[in-house]
Amino acid sequence: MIKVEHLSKNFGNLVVLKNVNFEISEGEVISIIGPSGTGKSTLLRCINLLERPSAGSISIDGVDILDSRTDVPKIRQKMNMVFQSFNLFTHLSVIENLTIAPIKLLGKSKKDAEHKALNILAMVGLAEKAYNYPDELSGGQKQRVAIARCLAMDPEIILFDEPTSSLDPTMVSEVLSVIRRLAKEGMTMVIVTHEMDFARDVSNRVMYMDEGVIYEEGSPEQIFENPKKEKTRSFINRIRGINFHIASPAYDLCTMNIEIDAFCEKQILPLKIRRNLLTIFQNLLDIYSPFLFATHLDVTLSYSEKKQRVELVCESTGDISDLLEKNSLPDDSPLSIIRGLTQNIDYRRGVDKNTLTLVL
Ligand SMILES: Nc1ncnc2c1ncn2[C@@H]1O[C@H](COP(=O)(O)OP(=O)(O)OP(=O)(O)O)[C@@H](O)[C@H]1O
Repeated sequence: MIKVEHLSKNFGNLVVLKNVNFEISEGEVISIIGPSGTGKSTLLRCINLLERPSAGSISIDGVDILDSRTDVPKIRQKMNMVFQSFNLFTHLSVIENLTIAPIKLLGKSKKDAEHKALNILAMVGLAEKAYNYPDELSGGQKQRVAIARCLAMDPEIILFDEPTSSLDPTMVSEVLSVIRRLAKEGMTMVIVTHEMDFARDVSNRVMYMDEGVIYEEGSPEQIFENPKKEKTRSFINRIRGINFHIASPAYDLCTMNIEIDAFCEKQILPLKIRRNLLTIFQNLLDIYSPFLFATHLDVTLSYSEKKQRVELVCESTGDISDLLEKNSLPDDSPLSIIRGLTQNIDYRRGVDKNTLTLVL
């Protein structure tokens, strides 16, 4: 149905997509997951012709959509997109949002378009909001209207660009349940999402993107339970953990300790590990403190059930000397204390990022 071959996209010197290749068949639900800034949204925007690829080809049912003779509105009708920020017309009522394109682009009568719009609104649970304006709706309701507007065009494929990212957590499930229902009905969908549980249970196939390429793809079981490649594994482990972004020496250790405690409780980690983690964290911050005026520190704490191990990954920016190079230190120095409580420590200096990994 969709075939993407050797797709690349640059923004000036920034290479965002590098030789991306994949095919999607009718009825498939594909989730695209991966770290921020790896080109997931750009990939969807290229498929929907909102961005012009720098190289490669995209075809739908054998038709090359990058050909200059392509009827772009027709392609967008066939392959409609739902955005993170809803993109509703705020000056139009809900029902007008749903009927404007079918009337103007598909040539439907107002009566037919409204009849269909009301049916779709009932399907997404918003029939009683048909004559309200978007500003009178909650975020979750706005996103359901955006999905309904998409459906009003009878698309064959729907592209979702992080449909729940701008929603209050309480509203995420109402939107996901509409997408789940579409999946059950056999709609072909490509979903960029940070909702891992959702990606896992709604998709037939998961693509893990990293640094502009589809680094690994497979069934949800394979990607989430048994990823084959290192970066996928570390991403999956990381998302099972918690992250602290520390941007100044005035960090709130108390709150961090409470979160670490809650994490340990959730993962049912032994009390000893809990205590060791808190000690390690305190000493790590002592080590990094002198640098925190000039650098940022991201600490990710994760637990891999399979390997039965806790991992702390500290990523810092800026030029920090090798934190592990001092070999002879007093026993009570922060580094000695950390060494005594960990199985393994590794420090890597990169061009724009330094990574310290501790395994307990
Ligand atoms: N129009 C643009 N002009 C310049 N750079 C852009 C443009 N759109 C995206 N980028 C850059 O391309 C890179 C990939 O962005 P993209 O939004 O595709 O990533 P993503 O994987 O979807 O990230 P996230 O999960 O945070 O949404 C980023 O570095 C971003 O700043």
